Amino acid sequence: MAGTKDLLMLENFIGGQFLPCHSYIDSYDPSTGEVYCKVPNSGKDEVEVAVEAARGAFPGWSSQSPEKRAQVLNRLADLLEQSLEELAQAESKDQGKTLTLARTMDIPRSVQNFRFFASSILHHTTECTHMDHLGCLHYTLRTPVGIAGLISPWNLPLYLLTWKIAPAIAAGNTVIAKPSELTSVTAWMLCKLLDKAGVPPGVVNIVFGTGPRVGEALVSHPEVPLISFTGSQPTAERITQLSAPHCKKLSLELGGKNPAIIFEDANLEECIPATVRSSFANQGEICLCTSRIFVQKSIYCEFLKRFVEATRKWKVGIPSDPSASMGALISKPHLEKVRSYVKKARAEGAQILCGEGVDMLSLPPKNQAGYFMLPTVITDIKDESCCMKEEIFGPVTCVVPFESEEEVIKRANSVEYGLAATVWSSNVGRIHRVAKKLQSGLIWTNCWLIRELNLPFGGMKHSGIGREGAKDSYDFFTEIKTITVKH
Ligand SMILES: NC(=O)C1=CN([C@@H]2O[C@H](COP(=O)(O)OP(=O)(O)OC[C@H]3O[C@@H](n4cnc5c(N)ncnc54)[C@H](O)[C@@H]3O)[C@@H](O)[C@H]2O)C=CC1
Ligand SMILES: N/C(=C\C=C\C(=O)O)C(=O)O
Repeated sequence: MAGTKDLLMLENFIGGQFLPCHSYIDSYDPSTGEVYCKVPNSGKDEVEVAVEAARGAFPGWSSQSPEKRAQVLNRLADLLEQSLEELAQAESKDQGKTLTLARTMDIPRSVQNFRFFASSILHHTTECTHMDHLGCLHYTLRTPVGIAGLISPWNLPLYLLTWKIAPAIAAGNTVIAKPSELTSVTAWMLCKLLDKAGVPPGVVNIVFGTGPRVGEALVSHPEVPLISFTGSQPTAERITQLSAPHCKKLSLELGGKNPAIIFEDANLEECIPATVRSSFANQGEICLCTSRIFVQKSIYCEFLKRFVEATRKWKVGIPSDPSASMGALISKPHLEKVRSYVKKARAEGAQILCGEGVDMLSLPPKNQAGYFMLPTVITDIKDESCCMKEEIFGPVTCVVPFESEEEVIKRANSVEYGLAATVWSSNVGRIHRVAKKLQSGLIWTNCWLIRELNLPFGGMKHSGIGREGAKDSYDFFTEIKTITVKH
């Protein structure tokens, strides 16, 4: 292929084999804006081959014991852990995030995902009741669904792909996964470890390509009864439309417009660094990131001053820079989308206290075409502004004052999303009271992103349908039956 001599060429992984594709998509290094990889531009034909492989592998894999499947998942976790550095380097180059974050969050969590579900699959229980007067015993039984369709996004590529693959295969399903075309490399690297881990051919199949082309072929395939999706609401709507005629099980993990609520009795020494991190981690490209900060009026000025100071220390740098807190955004279109929100805020008369259009960003010459943006803090903005209502999914956060608990709960709940929130106060009664009233699926109090994988993860309202976690993912990736035995 012309001009591809130095490029990383990915291939689909189907039936335990790497298969070339008829055409390819350019994939960019976000820190330089240069094409460095070619991703298969798969379509219906590739999905058909993957379905055949997944169908063929299902009887053998689903009949393995949970213990046997757990052994395979643990071996895969070990192999991933042994390749941590290589995977971290690849993830950072592919997604634009700092190498430090890939090393300390993305890849370790990918390892944990396999170990966690290898353990949890051994501990599920079912239900049983007795009708002695009728001589009947009733019990429930869970069995794997079949071929699971998994579609994952570009912000936490391996972390979220494995968060779906692990529970799906632990429960005995076979899978066809489609990572984002923007970040396909670590999924491709995962495929290289499957055989050595003892994953039989056809159990895990990965088809690369765009959403509309290969994603829709997967979503609308009649032999794929289940779709687990993480990404944007518009795409979730499309997936819902396409899957409806087939009555498929859907898990939709979507976006957020997550509030941080900071009361006057908050510990600002802890709250400020944590809220800088929750606003700008991974370039603000995490569905759980804070993008609305409500500060009680009595401490608003002090908070704002210290928060802007701390934000200016959140260093934007090339991803390999160990001192960088933030790398490049995922793509040029996404960078322009995020920048457009700051422009709209400025046009509405809001104040941009730091970042985009205020401070200077200096980068080495070879990175000046990269998709970099400074962490940006907006104030004097109305709740009705698009910056306070819509998911920006970038390093932009808005800070506004509030007076009362009742007021801030109403304002925090006044958006379409309901995914995550943080509440900062030293009054434990208030913490519980506010958490109960917030329309969010996840509420962290006096902390952020401490993850308990055993408990439900997900949001309400336009943040999605369904939950993920030990029991929630098991329930999603299995069908339940109630069996009655008359004796
Ligand atoms: N909540 C979250 O975790 C994420 C939210 N987003 C939001 O979505 C916006 C757009 O980002 P995208 O990467 O375009 O998200 P997206 O939702 O379009 O992509 C997510 C995944 O869905 C696939 N996909 C896209 N269209 C599809 C279709 N018609 N059928 C089947 N699969 C399809 C993509 O190829 C990718 O694998 C972002 O600016 C951000 O606001 C993006 C990524 C993650
Ligand atoms: N779904 C997302 C993050 C999940 C984090 C976790 O499970 O710990 C996202 O950013 O889209």
